[in-house]
Amino acid sequence: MTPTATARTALAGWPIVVGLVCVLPWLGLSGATIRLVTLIAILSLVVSGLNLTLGYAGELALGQVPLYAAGAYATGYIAINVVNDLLVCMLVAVVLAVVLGVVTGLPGLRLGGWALAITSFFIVLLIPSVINIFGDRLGGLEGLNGIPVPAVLGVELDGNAFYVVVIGVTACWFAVFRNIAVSRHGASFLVLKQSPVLATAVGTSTFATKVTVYALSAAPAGLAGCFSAYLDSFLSPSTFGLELAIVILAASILGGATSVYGAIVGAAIMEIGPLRITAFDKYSLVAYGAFLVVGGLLLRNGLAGVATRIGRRAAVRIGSRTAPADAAPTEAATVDFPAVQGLPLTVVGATKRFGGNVAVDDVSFEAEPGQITALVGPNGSGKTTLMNLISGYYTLDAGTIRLGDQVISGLRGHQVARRGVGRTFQTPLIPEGLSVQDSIITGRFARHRVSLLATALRLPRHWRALDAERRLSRRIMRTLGLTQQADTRAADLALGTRRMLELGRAIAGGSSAVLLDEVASGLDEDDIHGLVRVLTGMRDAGITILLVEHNFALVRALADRIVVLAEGRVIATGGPDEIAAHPEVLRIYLGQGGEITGTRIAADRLDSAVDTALDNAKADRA
Ligand SMILES: Nc1ncnc2c1ncn2[C@@H]1O[C@H](COP(=O)(O)OP(=O)(O)OP(=O)(O)O)[C@@H](O)[C@H]1O
Repeated sequence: MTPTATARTALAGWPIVVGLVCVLPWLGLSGATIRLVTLIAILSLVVSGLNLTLGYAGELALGQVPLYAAGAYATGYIAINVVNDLLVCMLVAVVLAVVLGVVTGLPGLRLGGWALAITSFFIVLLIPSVINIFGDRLGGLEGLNGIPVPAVLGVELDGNAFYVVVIGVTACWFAVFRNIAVSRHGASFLVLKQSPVLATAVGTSTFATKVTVYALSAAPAGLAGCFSAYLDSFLSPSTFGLELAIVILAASILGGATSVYGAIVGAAIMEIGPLRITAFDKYSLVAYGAFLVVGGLLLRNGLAGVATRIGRRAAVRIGSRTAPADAAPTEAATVDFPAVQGLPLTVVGATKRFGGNVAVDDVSFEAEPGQITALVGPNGSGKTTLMNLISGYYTLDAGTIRLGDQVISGLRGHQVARRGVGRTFQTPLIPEGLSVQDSIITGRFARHRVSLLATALRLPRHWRALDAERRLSRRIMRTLGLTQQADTRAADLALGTRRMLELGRAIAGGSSAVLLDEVASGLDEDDIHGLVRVLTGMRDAGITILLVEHNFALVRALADRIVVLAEGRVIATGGPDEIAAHPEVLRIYLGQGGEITGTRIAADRLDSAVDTALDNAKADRA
C-alpha cells in the first residue's frame, strides 16, 4: 500500500474508532475505566502539543505544563465566579494558553536549543508561586475547591455526556493535528527543525513559523486543562509540577515525538502503567527516566517509529513501488522544466567586513537570465560570503543587490527567497522525515501560500494547491529521473541524488535566479552527467544561474561567463576561454590548484565526462 493509500485508510477508520470509544459508557464499562479513558484523552492532548513543538518543529519548548495549568485554573475560576459554561471555559482556556504559549515561547525566538528547554522548565517551577500570588482567587497552595459540574447553555452535563464531549473534542483536535502534520505546514515545521538556514532558503520566516508552532501547540494544552478542572472539580498546584513535565516528555518520546497518534499511545502507556499504580509512587521518577532512555535511545521515533518501520517492511514484502534510497536516478526521457521568468541579478559595489577583515570588497557583476555565471577563486576569496549577501543571510556594509528592478539587499533571507532567489548548499540540506516528492514541494510553499485554517479544515483552496503541487512535483521528478523514488525518504538518498533534489526544490519554487554552492563536489561520473543535463535544462528554461564551483573543468564547460574573485575583489570577468588564459587568474588561482576537481573522478576523466554530458544534453534538446 502506498503512503497515500495508508493515510486514506487511517482517515476512513478514524470516525469509526472515535464512535466506538464514545459509546464505551453504554457498553457497560465501569466508571473507573471511563475515567481512565478520559485521563488518556486529556494527557494525549497535552502530549500532542509537545509533539508539534519538539517532534515536528524541533523546538525544545517543554513548557506544556504551565499552559495546561493556565487552562485548568482559568476554567476553575470562571466556572466558580463568572459563568459555568463548558464552551465558554474551553474558549477562554484555549485563548489564554495560546497567548501564554506565544509569550513563554518568545525566548525561543532568540535562544533555541537547550537554553529554551531550561527556560521552559524554569517556568514550570514558577507555577506554585504564581498560583500563590493569586491565592484568594485561585485557592493558593491548598488548591481550588468547588468547581461545579460542567454545563452547556445552562444544561448540566452528566458524567457520560461530559465524557463524550472530551472524546469528541480530542478526536477533532487530532484530526486537525493530522491534517496540519501531513500538509505543507507540517513540512515547513520539519524544514525548520532540519535547519533554520534551509527554512529561510525556501522562503519560510523562522519567526512566523516558530510563533505558529507555539500557538498551535498551546491550544490542546489549554483544552486539556479545561477538561481536567471539570473532571476532578478540584485543582491543586502540586499537580502541575516538574513530575508532570517529565511524564509528558516521556509519553511523547515513547509514543514517538514526530507522530500524530504516537501522542495517544504514549499517553495511554503512562496512564495505564505508572500513573495508576500507587505503590509505584516511590520509583516513579526512576521509571519515567527509564521510559525516556528506552524511548529516546532504543526506539527511533518511539513506538510510532517501530510501527512505521514494520509497515514499510511489510510494504516491501508485498511489492511496494518505492525504489530503495541508494538506487540511482533513472535517465529521464526529456528535460521538461516549467518555464520561468529569469531576471538579471545585479551586484553593485558589494562590501562586507568581518571586524578588520574585508571578506568582500567593492564587488560588482551581473548574472544574466538564461545563462550560467560562475563565481570562482581561491579558498577564502569571498565566494560564500557573496552568496550569503545575495541570499540575505548577511547584510551589506556597502553596495546594492538587485533582482530585475527590485532591490533585494536589505531584505531578510526568507524575503529574498520569496522574491525569487533559490539556493542549494555545499552540504545538501534535506529535511528528515520527508519523501522525495514532499521535499521538492517544500520549494513552492513560500511563493504559493495556503492558510493554516484552509489546511486544517481541508478547504477547497487546500486541495487545489495540493493538486497543483503534485502535478508540478511529478513533472520535476520525471525530468530529474526520480519518479521511482517519489515516496522514498529524501534524507536517505545518495549525495548526488540529494543534490538533484535541491535543484528540483529550487525549480519548484519558480526561482528567477538560483545560487548553486559547490554543486559538483563529491559527485561521481554518472552524477556529473545528470547534473550537467539538469543545469543546462535550467539555463534553457530561462533561469539565471550563479554557480560557485572549484571544479574549473566543469565551470569552463558550462559557464557562459566567469567572475574571478581573489581576496574579496573581482580580478577578472569574461568568457571561459578568456578566463582560462588570463595571466592574473593563472597566477593567483588556476596555477595554484584551481584545477583540483573536488569530485570523485580524476581531472582527466572529468573533462571527458563533462563533454559527454554536454553532448547528451544537446542531443536531448535536439
Ligand atoms: N562569519 C564570518 N565571520 C568572520 N569571518 C568570516 C566569516 N565568514 C567568512 N569569513 C572570512 O571571510 C573571508 C572569505 O571567506 P569565504 O568563506 O567567503 O571564502 P570562500 O571563497 O567561499 O572560501 P571557500 O572556497 O574555502 O569556501 C575569509 O577570510 C573568511 O575567514
